[in-house]
Amino acid sequence: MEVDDVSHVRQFMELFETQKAALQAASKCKGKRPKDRKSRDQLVNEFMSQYIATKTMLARDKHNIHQSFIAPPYQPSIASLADLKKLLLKDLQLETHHRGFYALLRVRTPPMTMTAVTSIVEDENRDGVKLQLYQQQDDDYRKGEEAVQMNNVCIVKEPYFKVMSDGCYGLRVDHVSDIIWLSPDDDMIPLSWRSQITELEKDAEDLKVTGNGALKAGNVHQAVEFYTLALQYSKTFDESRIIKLNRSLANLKLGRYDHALEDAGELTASYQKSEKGFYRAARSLYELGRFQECHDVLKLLLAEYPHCAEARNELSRTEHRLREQEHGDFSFKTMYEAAKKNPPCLDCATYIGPVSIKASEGRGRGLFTRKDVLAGELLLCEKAFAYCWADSAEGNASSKTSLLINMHTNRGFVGTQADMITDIVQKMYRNPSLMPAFTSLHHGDYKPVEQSIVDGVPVVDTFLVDRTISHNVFGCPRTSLESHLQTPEQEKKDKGYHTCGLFINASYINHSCDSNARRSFIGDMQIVRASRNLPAGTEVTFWYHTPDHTITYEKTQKKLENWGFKCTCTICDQNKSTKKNVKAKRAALLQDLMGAFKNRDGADLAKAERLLAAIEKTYLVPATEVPRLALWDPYLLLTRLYNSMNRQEKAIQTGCKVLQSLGFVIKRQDPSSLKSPFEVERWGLMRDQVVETWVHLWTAYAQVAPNLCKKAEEYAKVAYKVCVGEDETFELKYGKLAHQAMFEGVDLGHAVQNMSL
Ligand SMILES: C[S@@+](CC[C@H](N)C(=O)[O-])C[C@H]1O[C@@H](n2cnc3c(N)ncnc32)[C@H](O)[C@@H]1O
Repeated sequence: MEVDDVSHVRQFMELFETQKAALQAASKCKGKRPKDRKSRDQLVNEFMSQYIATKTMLARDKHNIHQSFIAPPYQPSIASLADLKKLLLKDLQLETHHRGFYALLRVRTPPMTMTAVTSIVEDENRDGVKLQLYQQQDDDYRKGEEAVQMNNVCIVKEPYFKVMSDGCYGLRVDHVSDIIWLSPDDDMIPLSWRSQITELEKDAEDLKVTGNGALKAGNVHQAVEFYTLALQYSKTFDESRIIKLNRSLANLKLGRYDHALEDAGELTASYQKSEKGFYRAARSLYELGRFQECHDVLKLLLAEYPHCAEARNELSRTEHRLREQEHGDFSFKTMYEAAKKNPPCLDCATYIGPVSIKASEGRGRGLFTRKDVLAGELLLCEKAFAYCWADSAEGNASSKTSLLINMHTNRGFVGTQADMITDIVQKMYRNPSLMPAFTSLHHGDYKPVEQSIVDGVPVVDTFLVDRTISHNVFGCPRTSLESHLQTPEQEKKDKGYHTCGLFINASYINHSCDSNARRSFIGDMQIVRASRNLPAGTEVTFWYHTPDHTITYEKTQKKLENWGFKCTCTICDQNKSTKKNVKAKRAALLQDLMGAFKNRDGADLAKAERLLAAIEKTYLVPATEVPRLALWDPYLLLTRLYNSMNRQEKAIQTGCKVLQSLGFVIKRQDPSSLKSPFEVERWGLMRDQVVETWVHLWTAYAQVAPNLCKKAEEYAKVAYKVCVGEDETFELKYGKLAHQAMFEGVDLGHAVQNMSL
């Protein structure tokens, strides 16, 4: 939704065809055992020269947009290691997933990281092969390449042997759960590969101290390995307790909150008096978004240790989260402040308003109102499950923007989706408790495996993650206020957002061009508000792509093809059924209309109105049933002009026409008079310009019917809240301009178009 989809861009299609041809050529070798395999030493030598060249190239070429190819999907291994048989490299067959087997491999080179972490590995026969690992984490505490160190030993479950893009033969591992790194004392490691573990190393205290050193030095993952080893050799309850406490801290730092909680959580039962245990359990619960449990643990902690200042701070933070989660009580001002930093990730909870997930006929599941809701009401204010920031600052080396190409679905996106796949894979791998919420999301026709844990390890399917993202990802502006204030030129330039977010609850909202809700963003928070009054039981919809009257029915559907459905809303239905000659007539009238506005001696307003009346006649169905998308924009132009000419009555007339074209029904006490008190009986399509329209009405009424100002202002605020997410900043943005227009003669239309943050 509003991402930069380049699937139909020529360069992308060419790239795609080249890759497809390479895949087809490779598939011809399926099942063959290559006879021209290079020796291990030859592979190592070639790799090392490439390694040096690539390092130099990467240092020079930081700013290029990288390409990421999603290979044809295959399932992760769900076999227990005990049920797999060992396989030697010489037995590998090309383009084959060796189901029922595993390979035991030792690393022979340093790792090279591009989109995958690559190195040369050997088996016990001293045969070598290239190993490519995808979706490896790349964060502050452990680079993906850290595991791939010289002499480390791993098991690749059900290995996939293939011809790589450089023509070499190699093993490709897309699923993080398909690779198991063995600890140095693992019995599976052949004796000839095993470094001797000394008696000293078998001492729990020594291992713990070494773990502490690693933790202090920032080698957090290594610290976890030492603590885990220490626990194996620990003989006393108290010793294990300390080691677990330390491992809990290390896991917290690694973002492995489930594990951190498991170690620290035990402390709430068996080590009732452990301050650190309580604290680390609370921290883990906070990061997992389990704020009520976090609150309860902090209360227990403070009952035992009333002077713990850190716990008091945490408690106050958690109480804020609970107010957000339970009552939708958000401080938007604080959120804007936090959204100024990079990346704009906010410390906020998710609020689920009066909505719930239910079956939606013909559309899978959808989000429905649980009670009557008014336009502007908050339905969701949701923290992203995953959020990948694309720093658009010129030449920024940390920008994660790449071209993601899915060879199976024929789709290409520019943005941060490739990183989002890794982020989500890693998040679930580290925190299996978070898996069900994500794996329940819509993923088209992809058939995932049913097991989620094998040998105690979570099974994470990279291809399921990719398909789920492609159906549910949102392109995100830093804030919707920022994009609301864009000039029309900037708006035209922006094809789609490169920053993207995944929001579990908002993902259940189905599309309609004639939608009744709108989403907005403040950093990694998505705000969904009703844009119409919705009776209980109404399905909430928003548009995946903004409806556009200038494109054909076929093009509209093409824009939605990624989601695998055809939109059958009233706007699309009418677009489809309107006869070609009617469309041609409408287009010709619109062309004349543009001419009337661009008249050299100033706009010919009378002609413009005549033409607009003629265009209205080309619609056979009332705007209340099907919004008239070609009309609101020119009527808004007229409203701006009339207001700037101090022809307020005309501005009110045309302003109301803007709203009527969008499907609004405005009920007046005296239907024959535009100066009669009114109210919105039915809200129409909520385009951003609805806010400006109401502000025009507000300022125009100030001159001709001041008693109606308040109402127009109130509606402007509701529209603003729906479009931007909140109305705390309304006064600063529009309120000020409206006053300047009313009392200082400022041209409102001009001022609105030149507003900035
Ligand atoms: C973001 S998900 C929305 C939730 C989804 N319906 C579910 O069951 O989880 C997008 C998918 O919903 C379905 N969908 C959304 N809007 C639709 C519509 N107007 N008509 C039919 N299917 C729709 C499509 O299958 C689409 O790929």
